[in-house]
Amino acid sequence: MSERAPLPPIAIIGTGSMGGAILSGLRRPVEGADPVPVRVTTRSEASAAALRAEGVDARAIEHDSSANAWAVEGAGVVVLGVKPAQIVDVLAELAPSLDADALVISVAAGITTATMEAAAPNPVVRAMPNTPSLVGRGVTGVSAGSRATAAHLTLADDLFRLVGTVVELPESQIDALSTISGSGPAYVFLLIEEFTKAAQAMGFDEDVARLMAEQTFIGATRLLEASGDDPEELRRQVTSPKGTTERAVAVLQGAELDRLFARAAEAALARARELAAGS
Ligand SMILES: NC(=O)C1=CN([C@@H]2O[C@H](COP(=O)(O)OP(=O)(O)OC[C@H]3O[C@@H](n4cnc5c(N)ncnc54)[C@H](OP(=O)(O)O)[C@@H]3O)[C@@H](O)[C@H]2O)C=CC1
Ligand SMILES: O=C(O)[C@@H]1CCC=N1
Repeated sequence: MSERAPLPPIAIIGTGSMGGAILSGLRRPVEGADPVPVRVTTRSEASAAALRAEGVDARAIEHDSSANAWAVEGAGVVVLGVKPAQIVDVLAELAPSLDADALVISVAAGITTATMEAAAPNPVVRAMPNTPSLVGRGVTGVSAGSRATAAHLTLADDLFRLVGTVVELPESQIDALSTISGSGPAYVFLLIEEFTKAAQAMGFDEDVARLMAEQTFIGATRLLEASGDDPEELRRQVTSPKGTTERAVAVLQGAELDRLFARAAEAALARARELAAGS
């Protein structure tokens, strides 16, 4: 993440949670490297104005119906950060304005490269990032479409490496990756919410409950990273034989936490297939 490969001008079409996270990585200053020229668009003028206030070259289609065409003019990479249901229409609308060799990268859940290839003649890469990209700790899966060359895939890798770790994988696995790392931050935040509620039920004020829950998650993940140990070993170190943790872990395992996570991932996968089918 410290070095930046030279990137061509980039357009981000749809700069909300995910597009904005990618934008933040592109804008992070890198010593000795020129800033990457980036143009971005949003639907509403309010969102574009907020980005412009941060120094971003942003336009809104609400204010300027040619904003998306403006953004892709001269861009070597066009990132589609709109909702899955909008991808085909937005891409078809953009097609006449795209440079012939511009790489189109979609981050939309469920939408296949074949679907995108039918909407525009350009090479496409499908990517599935996650929101920790905002702090440079994302995980992004990438798959090349049939027209994308090895150089296109490298370009996509270089872009997403700016915001974290990249995993290249066959497209048949990208929905499955989405159920783990794409949606995963939501599972973690849900656990922290529930952990906080459990602390409140023990009589702690909300502030103290949040502090305990959040700092325990942050501390545990830092320990995992710093130690290099398996989570199972780190759990064993907390779980004294015949101690208190042992009882709590038995309750969680008794509730079939493993099956619950498998069911959650299956539900996300089923939804990705619905999105692919256009529903
Ligand atoms: N959120 C996540 O964790 C992840 C999301 N994704 C994918 O990212 C995509 C976006 O999701 P997310 O960022 O959560 O959604 P958001 O609603 O936060 O962002 C969507 C953005 O698209 C803009 N927009 C809507 N219509 C247009 C248009 N016609 N032209 C240009 N911009 C437009 C919106 O503008 P405005 O702000 O004005 O409404 C907004 O900036 C989805 O396809 C999703 O599957 C992938 C991985 C993770
Ligand atoms: O919930 C969604 O559909 C998107 C894709 C993965 C994370 N957020």
